[in-house]
Amino acid sequence: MSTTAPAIHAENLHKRYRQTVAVDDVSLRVEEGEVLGILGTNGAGKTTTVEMIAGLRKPDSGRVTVLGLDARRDRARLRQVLGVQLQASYLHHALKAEELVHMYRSFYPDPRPAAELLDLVGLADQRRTIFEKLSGGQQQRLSIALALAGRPRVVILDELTTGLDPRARRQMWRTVEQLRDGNVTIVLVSHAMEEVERLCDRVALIDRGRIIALDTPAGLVRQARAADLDDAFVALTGKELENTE
Ligand SMILES: Nc1ncnc2c1ncn2[C@@H]1O[C@H](COP(=O)(O)OP(=O)(O)OP(=O)(O)O)[C@@H](O)[C@H]1O
Repeated sequence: MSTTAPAIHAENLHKRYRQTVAVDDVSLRVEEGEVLGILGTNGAGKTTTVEMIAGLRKPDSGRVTVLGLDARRDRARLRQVLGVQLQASYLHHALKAEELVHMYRSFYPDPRPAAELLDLVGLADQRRTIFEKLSGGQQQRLSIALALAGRPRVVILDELTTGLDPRARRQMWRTVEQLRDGNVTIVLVSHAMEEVERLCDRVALIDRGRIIALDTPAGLVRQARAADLDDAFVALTGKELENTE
């Protein structure tokens, strides 16, 4: 194990919603520059986990630090180094794409240029379109651009490419690869095995709120004595991974 401080350190996270235990003792270390995938069936606890890592949801118990900042106590400083792909529904629907980009850029001291952000996600031609007139995939791509506005050192992407067409998906993968080349730490919640195998250094399998395996994609396949990551997922969780693309 590395002796330097991890980019993300989650310790013993628990979260319950009334009767539902959503996250049950999750601990994770993500090293700087690493791409960690989180795979699990619907309702496994992936979003709740990454929301707690981002400081957006308070754990019942446990603690998260990101680049040494406490995810709850140091939220203002955390915002400056962390980019989160938010659900599109949180965004102001009457603003144009470029207005949303300008608004997000204004939160940071040294933001990426607006044109670069729009180009990065292939939305230069839609810059004057108001958010609610963008297609679902375009809205999702815009939310990724907004997550990158402040040149974050850590990025959380919750379902990066779900619902995107193949061309847009490959474009998002190239964007993640560029971030990885720039030593950005990335947590990627995904349902797509191809995406995880291509982009992730390690993968956490989450089932019923617990991490049941955490290894490289090849390591998971070996651990499960499986033919590929799809089979490994079934062998380790006893479940099929539903394809929501
Ligand atoms: N705000 C909430 N109130 C009550 N229950 C919730 C809430 N958010 C999530 N849950 C429940 O907690 C469990 C974990 O949900 P979570 O969204 O973290 O899972 P997920 O792995 O991200 O699922 P999906 O792949 O469907 O997005 C589920 O049983 C879900 O129904």
